[in-house]
Amino acid sequence: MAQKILLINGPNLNLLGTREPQIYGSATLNDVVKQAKIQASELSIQVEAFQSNHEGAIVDKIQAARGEVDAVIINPGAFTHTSVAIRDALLGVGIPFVEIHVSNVHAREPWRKHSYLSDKAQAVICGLGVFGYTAAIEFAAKHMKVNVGTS
Ligand SMILES: O=C(O)[C@@H]1C=C(O)[C@@H](O)[C@H](O)C1
Repeated sequence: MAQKILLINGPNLNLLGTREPQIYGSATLNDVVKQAKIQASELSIQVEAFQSNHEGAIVDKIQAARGEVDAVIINPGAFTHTSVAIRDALLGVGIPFVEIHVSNVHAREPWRKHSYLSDKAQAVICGLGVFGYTAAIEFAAKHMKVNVGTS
């Protein structure tokens, strides 16, 4: 049976493509999700995509994923820098996760350098643009107990 990855995008990532393109590029969130699903399907992995501008909705989604997915790939958006609740939810359900940022957060405002998730992430990807999502799925498939190619 195809293994499953939950792809979570946080606040304002629904604006990808039109939001500060000099920082985030021109690809839309739909482009990202479409590419992720194609890539994952070639690895016999299912991707469920979720986006919310609301912290509690992201927490609820993470909690509901317990026992349902093998890995989480999360771009928490601004909640990266603020959310103990999302950290606690990820630790609470015990699902391994990859943290991703489209931009290089370490080359931006100082307060973007801190993440409430990074020390618990299997990997942190930032600054690769939307290719970071491709890298995250490849990493998850190879290193996060997602059984690739099994039926
Ligand atoms: O680069 C990104 O994908 C992250 C996206 C956001 O919305 C910002 O609040 C983060 O600071 C960076």
